[in-house]
Amino acid sequence: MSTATSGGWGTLSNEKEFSSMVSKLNIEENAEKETGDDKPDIPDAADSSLIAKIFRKGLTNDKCSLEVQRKDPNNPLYSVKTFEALKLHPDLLRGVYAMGFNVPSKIQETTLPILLANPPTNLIAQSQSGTGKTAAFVLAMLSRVDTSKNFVQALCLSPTYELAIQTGEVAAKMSQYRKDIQLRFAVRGEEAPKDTKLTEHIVIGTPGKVLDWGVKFKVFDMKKITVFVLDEADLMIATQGHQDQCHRIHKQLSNKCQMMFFSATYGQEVMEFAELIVPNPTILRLKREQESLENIKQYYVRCANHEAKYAAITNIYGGISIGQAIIFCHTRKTCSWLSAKMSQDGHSVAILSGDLNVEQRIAVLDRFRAGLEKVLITTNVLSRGIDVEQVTIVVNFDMPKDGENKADCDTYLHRIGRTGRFGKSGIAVNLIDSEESMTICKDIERHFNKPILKIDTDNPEEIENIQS
Ligand SMILES: Nc1ncnc2c1ncn2[C@@H]1O[C@H](COP(=O)(O)OP(=O)(O)OP(=O)(O)O)[C@@H](O)[C@H]1O
Repeated sequence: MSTATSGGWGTLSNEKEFSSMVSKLNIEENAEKETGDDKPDIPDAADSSLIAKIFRKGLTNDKCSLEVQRKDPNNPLYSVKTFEALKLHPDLLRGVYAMGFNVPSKIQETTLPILLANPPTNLIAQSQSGTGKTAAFVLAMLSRVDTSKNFVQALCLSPTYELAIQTGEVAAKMSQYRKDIQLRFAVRGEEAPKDTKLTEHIVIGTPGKVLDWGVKFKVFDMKKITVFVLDEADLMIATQGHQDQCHRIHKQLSNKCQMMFFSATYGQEVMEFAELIVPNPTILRLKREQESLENIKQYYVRCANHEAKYAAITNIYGGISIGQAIIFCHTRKTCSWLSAKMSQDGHSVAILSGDLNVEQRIAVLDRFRAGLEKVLITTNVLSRGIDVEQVTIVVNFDMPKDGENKADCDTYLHRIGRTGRFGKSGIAVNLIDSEESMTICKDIERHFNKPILKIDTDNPEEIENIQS
């Protein structure tokens, strides 16, 4: 595929170049997002999604079960176990294999036959990040366009510039043997052509720009779109104004257009949005098996203050052998303080917090995954879905709490779930320096119905016992 942009960056397919492009963009954004070092670090959902996508090297390794919520009785569902069974264009199939995809992922097994079937079926699909949704709808868009016609036939809406580019990257790789398919990005920095219609087959863009191009300047004919994709719907509705823009775009589409709607989560608001966008849909949900704390031993240590918490960490390090560790703090200020202390003591430490832009965060994570640093000190900005196999211990320097200072069990599970992955056993240590933290710890214990045992880290024998 060739990509057309006025700035030329749309043709990039190399991840490094892409990352540096992303970083330039994020510098001003992060300046606006500055929250102050002693406030809780609040992750930005779109940034987190982007980082998880770039950092991830393959499909998410979670067990899931597929639920079909509604299906058109005239259009029986079937699933495929191979890409060959989809009767793809041979050069698209080559592209799929060149990306290292040998067999369809769980969500692709069922979504792809639906997306490629004739007559076209509308689809709402929900599954967690990393399960193969993007690859599925990109393959559907690429398969559906007719390159003998030089006008826009497939339109994909993404919530942010960076996510649009990321989807374009997937399309570029997948269609590397179909140079006849052309893509155009409708994102900030791109200018609509003057007095001519777009000749590219696929447009991927953000709602504001697509609205300008398709509705205001009419550089492509919305009525000729045959495939409409709304991606990352949950992030879309979280962005002020996007939902309304999506509706306005959607209103212009022909009623013959195939609608595809994707989301990583399945809240009521997302589903209400979906039902308005997608008439008569088949709904697929890939239900994730509850993350479990089964192979993780959990402990807590009573500490008088920050210094004592630091001493507890030092004692644990002195007593057991640790592969890699992740330490979670509430604020950037604590992260910096702790990192300075640990570095002084000779530990190789990395920090990941909200003051870093997307590229810097990816660089930190890459180094950590490569084992260049043994300790990662972070706040809640560590994206969900980021797994580093060698992590054997997770420390909650500060307990996860919500805005009302109550236990945030969800965040606890995600933090602790960073260890004990891939069937290995893991250790979680909670450092408790106040009655409030103790209450949070007890509430978490009750919530998961799994013991969090007390240890005294001044006692070497107790430390030896925590070795799994
Ligand atoms: N069939 C497959 N076989 C192997 N790898 C795959 C397959 N499909 C997708 N992948 C890879 O798995 C990762 C996740 O896929 P993809 O980005 O499509 O998931 P997603 O569900 O769209 O995630 P997100 O919600 O973050 O966008 C990517 O690295 C992708 O290249």
